[in-house]
Amino acid sequence: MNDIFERLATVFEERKNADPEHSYVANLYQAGQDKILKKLGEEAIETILAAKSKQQDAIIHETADLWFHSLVMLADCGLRPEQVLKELDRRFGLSGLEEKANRSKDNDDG
Ligand SMILES: N=c1c2ncn([C@@H]3O[C@H](COP(=O)(O)OP(=O)(O)OP(=O)(O)O)[C@@H](O)[C@H]3O)c2ncn1[C@@H]1O[C@H](COP(=O)(O)O)[C@@H](O)[C@H]1O
Repeated sequence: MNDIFERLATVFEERKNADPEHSYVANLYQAGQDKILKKLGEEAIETILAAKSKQQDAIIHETADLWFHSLVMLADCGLRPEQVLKELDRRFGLSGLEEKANRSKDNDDG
């Protein structure tokens, strides 16, 4: 199950040469980055509304839509999901509060 991002990313690469009439992803590519980003924003809002509704099924559904459109955005930008997963892996164990404190210190130094 965990390789679903990779499998989707591979399909999304193939869709760069697909017919937009037969593929939603190819259709998004053809519509352009602004359309992809608009969908991403809409899905983010729908995910927030689902979370506020506290309906578990809706939260799962909307988060899947959000992740799906995030992956399309990455593919459109020429990035692979493993690059984002690698960054999360790098951050693993580093407290967000600690990272923020270091950031403020770096800014003060600079
Ligand atoms: N996981 C998904 C997936 N999740 C959501 N969606 C589509 O994303 C769209 C979500 O948009 P909305 O809910 O806003 O629905 P809408 O009102 O129809 O959208 P708009 O008219 O506003 O564009 C719907 O059309 C969904 O069908 C997805 N479409 C495709 N995939 C995966 O991507 C693969 C490639 O898809 P195609 O390129 O279409 O073959 C598929 O095999 C799937 O694995």
